[in-house]
Amino acid sequence: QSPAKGSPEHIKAVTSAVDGALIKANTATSQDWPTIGLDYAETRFSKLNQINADNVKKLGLAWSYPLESSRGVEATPVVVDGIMYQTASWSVVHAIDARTGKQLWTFDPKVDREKGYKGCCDVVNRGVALWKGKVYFGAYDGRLFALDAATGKVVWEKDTIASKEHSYTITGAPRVFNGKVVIGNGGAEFGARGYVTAYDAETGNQAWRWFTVPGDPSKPFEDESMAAAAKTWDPAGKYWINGGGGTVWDTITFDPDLNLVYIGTGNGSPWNQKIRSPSGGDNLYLSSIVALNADTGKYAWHYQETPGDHWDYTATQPMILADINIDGAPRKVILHAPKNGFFFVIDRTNGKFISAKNFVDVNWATGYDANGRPIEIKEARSDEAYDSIPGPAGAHNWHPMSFNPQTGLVYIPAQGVPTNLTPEKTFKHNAVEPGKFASATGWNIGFMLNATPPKNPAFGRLVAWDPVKQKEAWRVEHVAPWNGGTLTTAGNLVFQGTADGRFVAYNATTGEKLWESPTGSGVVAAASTYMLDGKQYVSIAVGWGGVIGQWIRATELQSPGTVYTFAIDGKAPLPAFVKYQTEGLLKGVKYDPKDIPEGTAIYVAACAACHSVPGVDNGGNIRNLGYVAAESITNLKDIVFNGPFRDRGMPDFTGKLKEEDIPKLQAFIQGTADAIRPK
Ligand SMILES: O=C(O)c1cc(C(=O)O)c2c(n1)C(=O)C(=O)c1cc(C(=O)O)[nH]c1-2
Ligand SMILES: [Ca+2]
Repeated sequence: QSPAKGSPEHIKAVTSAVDGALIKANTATSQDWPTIGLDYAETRFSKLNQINADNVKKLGLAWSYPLESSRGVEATPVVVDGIMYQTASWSVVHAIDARTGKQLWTFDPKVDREKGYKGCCDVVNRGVALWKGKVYFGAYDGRLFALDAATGKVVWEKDTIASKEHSYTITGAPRVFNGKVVIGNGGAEFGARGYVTAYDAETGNQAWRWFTVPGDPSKPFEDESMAAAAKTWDPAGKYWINGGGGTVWDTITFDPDLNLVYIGTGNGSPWNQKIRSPSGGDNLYLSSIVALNADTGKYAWHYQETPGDHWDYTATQPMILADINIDGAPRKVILHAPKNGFFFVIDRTNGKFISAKNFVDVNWATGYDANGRPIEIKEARSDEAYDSIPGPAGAHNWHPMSFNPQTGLVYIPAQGVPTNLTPEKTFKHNAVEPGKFASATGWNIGFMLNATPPKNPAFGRLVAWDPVKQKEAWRVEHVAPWNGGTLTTAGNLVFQGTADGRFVAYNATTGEKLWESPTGSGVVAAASTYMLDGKQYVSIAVGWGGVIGQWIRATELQSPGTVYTFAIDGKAPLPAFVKYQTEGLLKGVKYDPKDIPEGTAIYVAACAACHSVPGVDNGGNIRNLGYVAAESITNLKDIVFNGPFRDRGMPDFTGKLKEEDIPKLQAFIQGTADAIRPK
């Protein structure tokens, strides 16, 4: 007799079977969704077609599940044989019965809620990896966990942080293959040196580590790839103090055919190359795709998408492995749409450039030459303020794209978040403090507090891109940037959640909208789909947040994190939605206008990272202080000191701010609200 569905014995049996063979076999059927990207190729293309362009209008809610989180939710639901694993903010893991939406277990790694400021971009997590009865995930504070998939009990945990001098976090999902679990780290907005580490999946013992950028050149290099890279950096910039950057904070892709791991590396630290490496240079291996031997972690090849990064142009965006015909010949390629706005096709056997074409307007390069070098526009490296397009939020951020081999199209969550970059005159290495955003940029950033606001419009767009023709096939304009990742299916569908709180199905060939459901909050994650008892389901985890979602929102609804699962003729009622609380523009806090200049400086250093500029927007998932009740600002002292809201992520500023700073902050916050109040 087989154990009851959802019992620990059943979960153990089901998840113990998850290994490379299962992931490959599932690629042929798409019954389950065993890794965040569906398969090793990360196509996010499901072969299921029970739900299709003809019947998708009958889609209804099958169940919803509360994630009990109020910050960003970025993970794709992973599903095997009716068991779903999902992460929420603060790296909390949920095991859910995928038939009913009932909770099986949860695990909270208990990340210190006061340490939210250690990362740039919200206390998010992009999901789990499943392997032989264990669930792997990274906690925001840098610990890697292996949990018993049946019970949620810890099997092992490992601190992955190489140096406590830098501000490392984990937001990405681990990648598991051949008994190894690989994870990277975030932190290059605060000074960090990127690396990836492989651990033995059974024991947690370290198998290998590869740094992405060279360390202090007066010390021995870790390997030949670091010695080679150091030649492309100017030691006058003392880049190693600030880590150099190149963090691997999202994509880690395994290629079973070539036994390679592809990592996407991040931006430089500091961003501003004139500080980091004053005489220029490519600064390897920033903003690159790097292939490593999967067994040893040894460098195999690299392709650098943005040589000498200057604009936070990370290459960490999810990759898709595809075998496609180019000029009549089959090629093994990587498809990639990094922040810098170009769509890349790279030969993954050797890292050779095949083609690149901009998928949005860009103003830093006119294109790529035959050798795969960008043809830069000179002003993009000028010493003047510059509206870089794309801005540091990227033309495409971490929100996963998908590739449908039937249409031949890649579905990219593209965007424009205009940002002005003005060189910072007073850069200090490693000035990481609570609330100080991007202390390792070397720019004054125009969406924060800066005299130079950007002039270009913001946009959000679903782009269907033909990677062979390097050409857009169709597009859908959204109301705002920062929309969800995409899922595509053999039912000729593309699913995407939106910043304004909808989950939408489009015709994959034409882009025609076929169906939508409200989601009660902006969506940033990507959906997954699976088959259970002969019935196809589509699941999306909703929770507004991530770097842009911390500061702005595009719907008046801001419901807590929820997993929604849809099926044909689903009849479950949507849960009650929650409206964003705003007290209107702040009024009535007493202040002395003479305190505003000093208050501005303190606010920039201590508050702006999370609370943005008062009155800029009325807030994302962290309250904008221009739109709170006057008492909150009048009683600011009681909130800033002794940490009463620690559990919500508000650090205790005792010893970091002084009592006499409080009236200055009040002057800045109320003064800004008064300045923008319509006359
Ligand atoms: O340089 C880094 O180490 C790093 C880390 C992260 C992160 O870990 O979330 C992001 C970024 N950079 C980044 O540039 C970025 O735009 C970004 C967006 C998000 C997000 O989750 O919304 N994370 C990150
Ligand atoms: Ca970054």
